[in-house]
Amino acid sequence: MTELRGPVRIVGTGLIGTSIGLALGRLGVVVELVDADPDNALMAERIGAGSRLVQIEPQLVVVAVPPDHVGEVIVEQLQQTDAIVTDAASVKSKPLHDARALVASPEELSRYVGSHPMAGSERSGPLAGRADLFEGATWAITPHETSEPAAVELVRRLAEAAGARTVELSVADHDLAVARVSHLPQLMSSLAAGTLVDAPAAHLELSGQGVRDVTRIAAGDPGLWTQIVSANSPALSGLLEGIRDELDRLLIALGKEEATDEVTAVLNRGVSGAIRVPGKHGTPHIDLVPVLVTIPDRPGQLARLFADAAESGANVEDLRIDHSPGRPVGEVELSVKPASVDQLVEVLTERGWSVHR
Ligand SMILES: NC(=O)C1=CN([C@@H]2O[C@H](COP(=O)(O)OP(=O)(O)OC[C@H]3O[C@@H](n4cnc5c(N)ncnc54)[C@H](O)[C@@H]3O)[C@@H](O)[C@H]2O)C=CC1
Ligand SMILES: O=C(O)C(=O)Cc1ccc(O)cc1
Repeated sequence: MTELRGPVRIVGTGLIGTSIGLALGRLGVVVELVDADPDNALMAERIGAGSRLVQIEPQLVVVAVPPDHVGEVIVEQLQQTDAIVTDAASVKSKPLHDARALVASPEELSRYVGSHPMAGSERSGPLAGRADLFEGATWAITPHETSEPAAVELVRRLAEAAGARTVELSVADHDLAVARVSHLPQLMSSLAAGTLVDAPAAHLELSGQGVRDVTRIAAGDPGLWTQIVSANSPALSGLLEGIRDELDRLLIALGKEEATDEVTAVLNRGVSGAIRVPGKHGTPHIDLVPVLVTIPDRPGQLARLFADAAESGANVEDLRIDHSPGRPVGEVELSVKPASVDQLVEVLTERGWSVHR
């Protein structure tokens, strides 16, 4: 059995590297921090993700640098250490391709296995790091032809130590899958957010949760995303062509006097796709019911609301907080399973909360 003993060397102490360091630190695993930018390594050390100087040879190296540099860092680490090496890049073909070009024989990559934690954020750098970033997330492991089983096993241990659930798939399959579930959504979010650049302030003032949901990931680092999108361009081009065809059909329909059927068809397809997205823990999507509660914008109100919600026996599956512009109140949306709604609304109303369904 391959145990994760450490030390674990993390090369690239930005959002992902720092988050892995923080997660491993909680378990007492020794973490070494390396970054081309000394300020980032120092910052990651200061927030407790590991140490810049570890005298013991690493058992595992995690390469968490931007995709264009991953291949060269993997080979460097394989050559400098006897450790198992993995990476966290959002694409898997390019790092493997780049690494292969730098070694004399494929066997030199046997201690390497690619991986990809399917969690992150639109923020980057060590200060965005969080110990719980990967809790409940999926972590893809992508062995290649010469990856040794012990390497696959150790990377599985790493993902599990960070609280993630692992899925093993081929490099090519991984890139097709993330084109659909990550890279296309990123581009759609950027396109939607881009239309707001010239929007009048008076229009933006009407923004609600919908536009915030759709544009959140558009704030991601354009430098990183340019590398991701270019590295996965074949898979993405096919999906984008499909969207272009749908847009053309929609535009033609909107040009007609009565376009309702075509519009409804697009919206219905969206509903069917959205319900196929699994919940965070890999569980099937369940329909949750939002219950809206208006709360005074004062300390302690949220704690009181949660205590009352717990008393009703409802499990809050999701939570969203919105502030009403110009009013000293907040809107809290508690999402619960359909079976819990009536009881939750009754108990909260009884206790004086202003509740809307
Ligand atoms: N941002 C996200 O939400 C996710 C990103 N990833 C992947 O994780 C990797 C890291 O991404 P982030 O942490 O978001 O980026 P980041 O920009 O927060 O951090 C990258 C770090 O790598 C360092 N670096 C760059 N080149 C280096 C080199 N040659 N040697 C050593 N250090 C170097 C930078 O100084 C920086 O500290 C990328 O490959 C990305 O595709 C994976 C899952 C989620
Ligand atoms: O912010 C989010 O919700 C993300 O989905 C972040 C993310 C970005 C890049 C990845 O390769 C994986 C996850």
